[in-house]
Amino acid sequence: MIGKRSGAPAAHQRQYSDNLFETTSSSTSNGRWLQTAGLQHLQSSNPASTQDFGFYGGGGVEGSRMYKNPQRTFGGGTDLFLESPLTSPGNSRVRNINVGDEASEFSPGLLDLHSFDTELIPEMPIPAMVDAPTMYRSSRGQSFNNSEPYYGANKLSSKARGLPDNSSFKPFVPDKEKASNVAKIKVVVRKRPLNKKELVKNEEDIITIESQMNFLTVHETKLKVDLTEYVEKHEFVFDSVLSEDVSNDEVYFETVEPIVPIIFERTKATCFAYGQTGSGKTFTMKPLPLKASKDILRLMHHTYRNQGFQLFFSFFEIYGGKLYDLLNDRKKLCMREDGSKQVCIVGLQEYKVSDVETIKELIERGNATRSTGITGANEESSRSHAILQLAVKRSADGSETKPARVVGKLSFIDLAGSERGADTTDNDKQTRMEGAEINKSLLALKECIRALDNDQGHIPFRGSKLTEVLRDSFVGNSRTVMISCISPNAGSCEHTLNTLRYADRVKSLSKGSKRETSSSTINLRESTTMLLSSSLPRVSTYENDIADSWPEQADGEVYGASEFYEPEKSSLKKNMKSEAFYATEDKMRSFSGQTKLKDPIKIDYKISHPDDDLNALLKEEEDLVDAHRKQVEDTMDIVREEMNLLVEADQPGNQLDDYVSRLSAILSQKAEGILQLQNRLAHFKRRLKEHNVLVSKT
Ligand SMILES: Nc1ncnc2c1ncn2[C@@H]1O[C@H](COP(=O)(O)OP(=O)(O)OP(=O)(O)O)[C@@H](O)[C@H]1O
Repeated sequence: MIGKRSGAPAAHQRQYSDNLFETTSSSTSNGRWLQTAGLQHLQSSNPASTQDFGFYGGGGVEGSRMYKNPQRTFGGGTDLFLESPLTSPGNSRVRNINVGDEASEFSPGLLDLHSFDTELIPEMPIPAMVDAPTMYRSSRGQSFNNSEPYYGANKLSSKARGLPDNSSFKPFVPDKEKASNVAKIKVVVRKRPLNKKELVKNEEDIITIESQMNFLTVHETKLKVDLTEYVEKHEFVFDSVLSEDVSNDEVYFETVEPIVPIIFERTKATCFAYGQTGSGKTFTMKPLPLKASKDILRLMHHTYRNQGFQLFFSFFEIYGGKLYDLLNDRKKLCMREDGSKQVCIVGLQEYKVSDVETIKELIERGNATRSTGITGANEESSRSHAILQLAVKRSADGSETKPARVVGKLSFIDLAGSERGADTTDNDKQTRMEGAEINKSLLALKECIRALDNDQGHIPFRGSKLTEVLRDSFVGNSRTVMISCISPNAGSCEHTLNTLRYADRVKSLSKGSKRETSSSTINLRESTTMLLSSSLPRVSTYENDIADSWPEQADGEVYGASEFYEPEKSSLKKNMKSEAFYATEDKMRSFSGQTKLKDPIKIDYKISHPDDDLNALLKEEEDLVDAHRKQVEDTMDIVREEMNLLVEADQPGNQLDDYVSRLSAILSQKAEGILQLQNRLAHFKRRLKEHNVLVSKT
């Protein structure tokens, strides 16, 4: 079911890595390149300009420079660091856009197996910056309020300031102190409006949002045993909750804009969208890179002008665990790790860009080449993870004579849909395998984010290609923005809850959120139940607390991985052929042993605390959450390994379904252990509530 989005341009076959020393006329070669890339207008607008559209290694008027880098070698030898020519008089004004007066450049290059491309430039003094407020005052014709905080502005700020929604102008006040205030992980939820199909079907919107409070409620309709309907409310608090009437501009202001300035300060940042198919990930992600590029270029051309910053663009996808260059005819790419564990994507075309139009065209070209398929929920569903990277580079001293190194990088990831494979209308083998791969990488991503935010020594990057590729965006000085996209209709309730739980896990286990917790009760998510008929709140008992609060979370967390499978097919066959299966059987056995709970958790619902000390309670709760997390992480490790084996062992006659149902059975056992922990946790929640009531009374 894989196809290409319509309008994929003809591939250009030029291999820029070939013959790096050739000295052909760049005007000819680049003209040809521009034509094949569908960008001939750039060439024709000013013949002189094409001279400098040199690629790495191509000759130009000034000539591409070939740098010998004595400090850094790869593979034991001395590397030749090839650099595209920097701005030259010849290529100015190719395109007259509002980002600045700099020359327009468009130089495809090669991100080679060279750590300069992945390792951040060492810290260096940056000359005094141009005063941003002064600059913007004149260019926008608007007054600039110096005291107005740029960072942490809430989503209403742009309106409050009287800026139009689509305003691309926002004040930049790069400031190290403020930059460090940008949360390491920010979780934003965006709800899309009901679509036509859902409206025709008269589907109910089950999500209510209190934007000011960043508070969201899912109203889930359930049936009691006596078939009476009731509504269960699931409440969530996130860093930001965006309702269906929020524009893409506001999404940008809330998510990416705050992290743009800090990529000039040796930071790698990642923004990704997560959610069920059709929930609006692509819709949300698509405009962000262009908006970010505008802001980056504005900073380069004004705030940091004449400081030698350059912007590089690359766009690739991960499909079925393999990497493909979206700007080079889906050329298969190879990922390598160098001696210092820097991940390099060999062969990836990286384009030096300096104007918005060029970036726009590159984005369109990449999007047109992306793998898509059809799922039940979306006719043009992304079946790959698309990764668009904007790298800001600069030479150590800001001069043009030295090789540029990465100062910071902004990665945008449009993840494939997180829906279950079982939901796809074409549940054929390919779709299932795509789903397995997608699930595997999404789990791995979550694990990495959590490990990262908890400052765990070991970050499990090797869990998937996605996390391996993103490794350098996660280590060191990094920032991550997760946008969870949710569908509002009742039919998507289960997926919506899963997405919100994924987001909640990413956020709630972070130190940041613990620090931020101002009210211990508000961040404790609760499910409350309401009878539809009477609209009266159901009397909440302790038993209800246990039953209502957590089991669904277990589903989301524990069965998340197995959801993709079809557990109903349970007949086990013993004649599994592949070695992978034998190996797995052993592992399963040992794993099953583990889940028999060698140290079963004793549940003592009558635990008494001599003093109702809040700290003691919190500590206990924290320990339980840790234990819970450990259990889940163990499970995820197993699932990941099993999925690897599953993919490897995918040969005809391997009885995949049987294997899958065995895996599901193991996961169910694991879930039991987790349920016990959850019950204890529910108990502590109740105690905490009582404590809070007591405190509020006194
Ligand atoms: N906030 C929104 N406002 C208006 N329309 C939206 C919004 N979000 C999504 N849509 C529309 O819903 C449809 C599905 O959105 P989109 O393709 O972005 O989903 P997706 O999550 O990327 O799906 P997949 O994972 O299958 O690629 C599109 O037609 C899109 O235009």
